[in-house]
Amino acid sequence: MFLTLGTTLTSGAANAINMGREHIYDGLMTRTRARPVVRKLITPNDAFAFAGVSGTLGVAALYFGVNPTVALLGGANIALYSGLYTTLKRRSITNTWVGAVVGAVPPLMGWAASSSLSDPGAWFLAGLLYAWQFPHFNALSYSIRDEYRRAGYVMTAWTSPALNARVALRYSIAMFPLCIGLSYFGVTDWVFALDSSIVNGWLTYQAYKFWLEHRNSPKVARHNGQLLDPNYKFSSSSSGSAGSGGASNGFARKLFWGSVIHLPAVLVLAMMHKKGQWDWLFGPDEEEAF
Ligand SMILES: CC(C)=CCC/C(C)=C/CC/C(C)=C/COP(=O)(O)OP(=O)(O)O
Repeated sequence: MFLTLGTTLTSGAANAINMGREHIYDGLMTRTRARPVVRKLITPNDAFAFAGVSGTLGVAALYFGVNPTVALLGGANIALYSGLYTTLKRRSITNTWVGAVVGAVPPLMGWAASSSLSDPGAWFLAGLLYAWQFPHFNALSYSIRDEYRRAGYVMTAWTSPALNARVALRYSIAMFPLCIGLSYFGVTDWVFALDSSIVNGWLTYQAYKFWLEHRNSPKVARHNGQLLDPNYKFSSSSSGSAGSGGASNGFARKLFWGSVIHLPAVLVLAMMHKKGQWDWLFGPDEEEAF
């Protein structure tokens, strides 16, 4: 209970600081313009005050109700998200790699609540959450790349659509060995290695189509968002057929929705195939029985 409460409160704090810091740019994007600070329902200082209370209560709940390691991870993740990641979003495409670490920390917190982080299984689980964010976010940000660019966010989706698609494909493929690693290190049984590969294969196929569509797209800007060709013509809308990569959003949308289905599917399979889950029915492995 304290783990869920503390993680929710620390996550709420991180999001509140992010919204307090980005309200001007959030107002420039369709996806984020309905947020409370943008609509002036609350001020940025209200958001920061909320974050202070929520973050303090969250870290305290994790420290006293769970353990100091989990509290440290929760507190550090607030700083990583609302400090480093939020700042980098407007400076460099490396923001996405930092943001992926933020998304990978909650499973580590869950693991550290009951087991040691020296178990490789913890890192394979966090690695899975890290990797998943690339097909998910790169597909999402490609569909709305012009909004990101106009709001001043330096995202691979518009600076280099080819790299954006390549990275999405690369991390989709990485999810095969990450899932197999969960079987190898005894987090799940070996059936998970098989059925997770079917789901990973499906996502990788979507990522492959996305990559095929964009692999020859020109690089538009440097990593810091500086335009390589000042006369480069951007599309006037963020949807439809013409964009920074000169291609439609068809495969980006498919990959995005594929990733939305993929993560719960893989996690449900991992729970179903948790090591020892079916021992009551089939009995323990012979090796373990002796
Ligand atoms: C325990 C703890 C502190 C957990 C933190 C969980 C958390 C906030 C994960 C967010 C991961 C992430 C990079 C989201 C994108 O943010 P964005 O800024 O790109 O999203 P936006 O464009 O919607 O603002």
